[in-house]
Amino acid sequence: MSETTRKKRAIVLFNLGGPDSPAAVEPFLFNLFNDPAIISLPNPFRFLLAKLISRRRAPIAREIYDHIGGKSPLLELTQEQADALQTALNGEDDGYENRCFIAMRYWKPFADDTAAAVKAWGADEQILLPLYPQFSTTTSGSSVKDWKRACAKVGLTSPIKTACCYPTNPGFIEASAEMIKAGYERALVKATELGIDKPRILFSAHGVPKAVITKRGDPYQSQIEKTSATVVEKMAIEGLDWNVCYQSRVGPMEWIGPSTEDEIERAGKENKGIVVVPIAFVTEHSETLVELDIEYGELAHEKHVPIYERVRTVCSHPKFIAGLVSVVKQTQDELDEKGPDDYTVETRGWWCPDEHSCAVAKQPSLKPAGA
Ligand SMILES: C=CC1=C(C)c2cc3[nH]c(cc4nc(cc5[nH]c(cc1n2)c(C)c5CCC(=O)O)C(CCC(=O)O)=C4C)c(C)c3C=C
Ligand SMILES: [Fe+2]
Ligand SMILES: [Fe+2]
Repeated sequence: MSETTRKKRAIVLFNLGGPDSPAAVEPFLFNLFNDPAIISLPNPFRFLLAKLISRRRAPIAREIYDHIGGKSPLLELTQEQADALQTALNGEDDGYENRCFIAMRYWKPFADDTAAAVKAWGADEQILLPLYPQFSTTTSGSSVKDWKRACAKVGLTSPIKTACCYPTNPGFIEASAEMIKAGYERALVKATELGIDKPRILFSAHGVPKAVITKRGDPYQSQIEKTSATVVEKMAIEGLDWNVCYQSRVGPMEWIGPSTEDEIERAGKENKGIVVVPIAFVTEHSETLVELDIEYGELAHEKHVPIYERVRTVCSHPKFIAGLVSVVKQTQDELDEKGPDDYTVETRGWWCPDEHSCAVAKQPSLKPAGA
């Protein structure tokens, strides 16, 4: 098909964003804590609390980012994913000219600027693709809501269809299983040398406050469990020892568990090697490169964990990119069959908005936390 007859399809990739300099740390944190999806207080209370928490946390966060050159690598790595996805989609010859755009939630490029760029390009359709395989109101839900606000602000009116979540997408699962298997085998060699038990796989996901699951009804935790169980099934290793745990707790509220710290301590007591897998992230950033590699690595050493192996995130693994292509196609089919998104957070609530994956989301918890 010629360039002129192909429809222009914008694929908008969402991620959280990260500071691009030490000076950006405090305003980035303010944007995060001022989001009603993170702190659900009315204003002016949320604004004031966000000012207070971001000022207090900024020195700690700056120290975290100091370990990785004072900034987050999230945007560069997301750009690589966007480029790989755009190339793969434009190789499909399905009547679309695709362009991938990035909108970060709490730092640049913000939704307002990206929505203006999508409008200037003249997109006929928009597919929203959160770079979070599992749906949480605190991540994908917040980004989608903010995107629709930005579209209204800049007058971007082309039809939108949202890919809410893809916790068991075959490409994502295959890329993860391949990388985890390689990490597990490295740890197994060390375990054999040390004459100890086989290692345990710890699927470590970013935590959320318990109320986000129990009161708001986020499918996030059950989708994390579903992803982990599907990866384990794909790895097909008999008698594999694995568990799901949650990292990155901040603030005084009760968060979902077990915590990754507690699981590291338990492994130390049992003289078990561990293979740590960041299963809710598809890109490297401070929570993998600093929290997992440095902070939890040191904790593992302190707690006498005999082996600590960290598996990298899928980033631009060709199988993951192929998985994202299939998510775009599935979302396009839904757009063609059912029409564009016809809901807002106000009309549909916070719940994961599409029926397809909610069938997964509504399954009961497969492995109770801490079991
Ligand atoms: C699945 C992904 C994520 C969920 C769920 C999530 C929830 C969540 N996060 C905070 C607080 C912070 N998150 C921070 C950084 C950060 N978080 C994620 C992902 C999820 N967050 C990413 C990708 C990043 C960016 C890391 C980077 O390198 O830029 C931070 C800042 C860092 C720090 O100070 O520790 C905070 C704070 C809450 C409160 C929350 C759920 C309510
Ligand atoms: Fe976070
Ligand atoms: Fe869903």
